[in-house]
Amino acid sequence: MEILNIKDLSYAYKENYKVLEDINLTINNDDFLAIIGPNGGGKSTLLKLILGLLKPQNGKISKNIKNELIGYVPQNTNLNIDFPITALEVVLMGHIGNKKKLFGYSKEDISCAMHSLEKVGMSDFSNRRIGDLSGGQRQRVFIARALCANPKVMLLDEPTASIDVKGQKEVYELLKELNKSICIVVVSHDISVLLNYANNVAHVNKNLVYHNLESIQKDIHTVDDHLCEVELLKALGKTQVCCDHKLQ
Ligand SMILES: Nc1ncnc2c1ncn2[C@@H]1O[C@H](COP(=O)(O)OP(=O)(O)OP(=O)(O)O)[C@@H](O)[C@H]1O
Repeated sequence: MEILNIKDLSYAYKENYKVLEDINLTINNDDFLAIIGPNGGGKSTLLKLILGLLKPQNGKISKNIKNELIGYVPQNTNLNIDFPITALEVVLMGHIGNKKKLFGYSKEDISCAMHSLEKVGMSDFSNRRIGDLSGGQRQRVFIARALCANPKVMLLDEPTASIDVKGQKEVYELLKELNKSICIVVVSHDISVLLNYANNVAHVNKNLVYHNLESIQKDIHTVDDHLCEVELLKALGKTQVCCDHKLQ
C-alpha cells in the first residue's frame, strides 16, 4: 500500500538556490528505503519536508497516513547525554498519551514506554542513565521513543553515525525486525551496512535517483550475502557517495 507520494517537489532555503529539484518518490508501507548521497545533497531537507517541518515551494507531498503516525529519530540525538535522565524517561518523553498526571506519568504511559523498550531489547536497561549506555544501545532507546506513538513509518536521520560496526549491525537488525510491521526510511552514509538491509535506495544530490535494490542485487556479486560496496556503486552508476555535490 502506498503511504506517501512526492510529485515534482523542489525546495530552496534561499531564493534561486534550490537544494532539491523535481523530486519524485513513492514510499510503500513495507519499504525499507535507504536515502544516500553526498554531504549537503539535501537528504535531511527531504526528511523535514516529509515530516511537514518545511513546506515545499513547488510540487506536492501526498500522505495516506496522519502526521502523528510518522515516527522520527533525528540526527545528533547524542547531544546532552550528560543530562541525568534514565532510558525509561527518554522514552516517556516521546509518549503522546493524554493521561499525563500532574506529577510524572500515568501507569499506562510507563507500561507503554516499557513495551517500546522491550521491542528494542532494552527493557533491562530502563533505569540506566542514558549517558552510561553505548552508542548503539542509546540509539535503540531513541528508536523506542519514536515507537511510543505506534508509527506506520519511521524516518531515521544517520542513526548509526559514530557507532562502532557491531553497534551499527545491531541497530540495522532491529530496524529489519521493525520493518516486518512498519515502513523504515533511513538516511545514512554507512552504505555497505545499510544496503544489506534496504530493499530500495534513493540517491539524493539535489535530484533524486531511485533504485530497486533487489533487482540490482541479482546482478552483482555478493560474498556471504554481503554486498560489495564497489560493485554496488558501479551498479548505481556512482564512483562515490560523498563530496560530489554540484553547486548550482
Ligand atoms: N536551515 C537552513 N538554511 C539555509 N540552508 C540550509 C539550511 N539547512 C540546510 N541548508 C543547506 O541545504 C543544503 C542541503 O542540506 P541537508 O542538510 O539537507 O543535506 P544532507 O544531504 O542531509 O547533508 P549531510 O549528509 O551533510 O547531513 C546544504 O547546502 C545546506 O547547507
